[in-house]
Amino acid sequence: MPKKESSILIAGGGSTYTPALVVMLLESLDKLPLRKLKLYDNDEERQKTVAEACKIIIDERAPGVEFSYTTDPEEAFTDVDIVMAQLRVGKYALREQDEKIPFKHGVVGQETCGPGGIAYGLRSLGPIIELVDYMEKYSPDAWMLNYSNPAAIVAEGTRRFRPNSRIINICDMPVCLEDIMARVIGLKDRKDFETSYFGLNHFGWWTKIVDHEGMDLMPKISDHVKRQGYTENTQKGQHKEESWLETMRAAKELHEIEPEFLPNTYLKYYLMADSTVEHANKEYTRADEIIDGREKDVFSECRRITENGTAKDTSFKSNEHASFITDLACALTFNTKERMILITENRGAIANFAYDAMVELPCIVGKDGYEPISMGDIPIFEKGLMEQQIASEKLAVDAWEQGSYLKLWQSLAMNKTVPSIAVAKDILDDLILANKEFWPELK
Ligand SMILES: NC(=O)c1ccc[n+]([C@@H]2O[C@H](COP(=O)([O-])OP(=O)(O)OC[C@H]3O[C@@H](n4cnc5c(N)ncnc54)[C@H](O)[C@@H]3O)[C@@H](O)[C@H]2O)c1
Ligand SMILES: O=P(O)(O)OC[C@H]1O[C@H](O[C@H]2[C@H](O)[C@@H](O)[C@@H](O)O[C@@H]2CO)[C@H](O)[C@@H](O)[C@@H]1O
Ligand SMILES: [Mn+2]
Repeated sequence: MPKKESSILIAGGGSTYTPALVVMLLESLDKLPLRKLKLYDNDEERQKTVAEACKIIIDERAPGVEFSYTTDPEEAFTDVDIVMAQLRVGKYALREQDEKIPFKHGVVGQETCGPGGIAYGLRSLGPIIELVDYMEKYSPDAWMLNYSNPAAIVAEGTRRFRPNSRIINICDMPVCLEDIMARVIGLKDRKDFETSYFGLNHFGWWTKIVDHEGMDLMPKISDHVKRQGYTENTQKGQHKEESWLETMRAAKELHEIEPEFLPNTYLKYYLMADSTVEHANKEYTRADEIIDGREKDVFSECRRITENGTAKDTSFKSNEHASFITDLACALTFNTKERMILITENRGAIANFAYDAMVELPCIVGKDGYEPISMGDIPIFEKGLMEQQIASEKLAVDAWEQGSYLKLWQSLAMNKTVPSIAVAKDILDDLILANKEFWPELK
């Protein structure tokens, strides 16, 4: 019986992640055969630059795959099995505001955490729900694998407003860190062990890591993190920029405050907010680094490929980001029952945490979707932190749904990164001005 050939749509085709994802999909045709690959974006020029390069890559490596790109939703979403969504609503210009406005008020400025993440969330909710509606209208049996951030707030929004939709919200930070954990103890990669993990998106901990013979690997990994965080003594896989290295080093302190578990690096923005603000370059943030780095590099490589008419010497290569979403597509298509960390409605999987919270847990994935693994009770330290954070996230979605200034003020004031209601209000008023093209009117 020949394997099913899938039709995949990348929504946010102009994304800096699209070329590496296309390369990954072409390298994975044996386990995920494709008949069709489409790109969709609402920025025609941006997408065209990426798409024309991808067309050459596909023509050279897999001419049998039908490729097209469009800004028309009906053309994009018709006859699709899997939608891989990676929108950045407001693009990097607004990410820069998300980061610089909080810093102006002495608060952590970050893409998905704190006030920046809340602002980003209010931009993203409408467009992601719009993608879900397009999928349900034109390809109702398809699955949407959503990378679009901020995944925590987007996930709360799709749970609340599209509860029966076939969307799975995902994050590649856990797999990135698991690959680092594997390498620092001499294993090939994260698939050499099985992990237990709990938290919210960008706000979680590993509780157990065992190899396939059941041997506990936590002590060895913990010793490494106690010495040097998640930094590695090789160049392989290591994020090159200093800002990422600083993040990897911070895991050392995050592990001291919770020595029983291993931390997700994002906890530093909540538990080390003071040093994060102190060390930040508030005039040149992560958004600037990417505008001058990844975004510039990806688009110049796309233009180079198109000018040369060949991608035979391209620098584009697959990565963890691409491998994770491809594995997820395989699990859904071929019922592989792979264990993967996903963002899922809790429904008692964490016994002493809100039933309707969107949490991040290991799940078993098959053709009918996914089942979270039960984690039982979590300790009071993590539970308390998560309750404050989930309240901030839920209030942000309330604010978007109700057009409520007060609820958004409460969401900011609730967030562990914000010191007072006065600072929350000052940040909010600046964010309203920066986001007037994207947010609902707040009263
Ligand atoms: N979940 C994760 O762990 C994870 C990991 C990496 C990246 N991401 C997310 O992936 C997304 C893409 O990142 P990037 O750096 O490639 O961004 P990017 O700005 O390079 O690309 C995003 C694309 O989305 C398009 N877009 C924006 N709004 C749209 C809309 N309403 N309809 C259709 N298209 C729209 C833009 O035009 C752009 O081409 C971001 O949300 C980023 O945070 C998530
Ligand atoms: O600052 P950025 O845009 O470089 O990264 C922000 C994203 O960071 C995480 O994704 C990492 C991923 O974990 C790692 O494996 C590798 O692929 O780099 C990615 C992007 O640098 C995080 O999970 C995302 O939500 C962030 O958007
Ligand atoms: Mn993430």
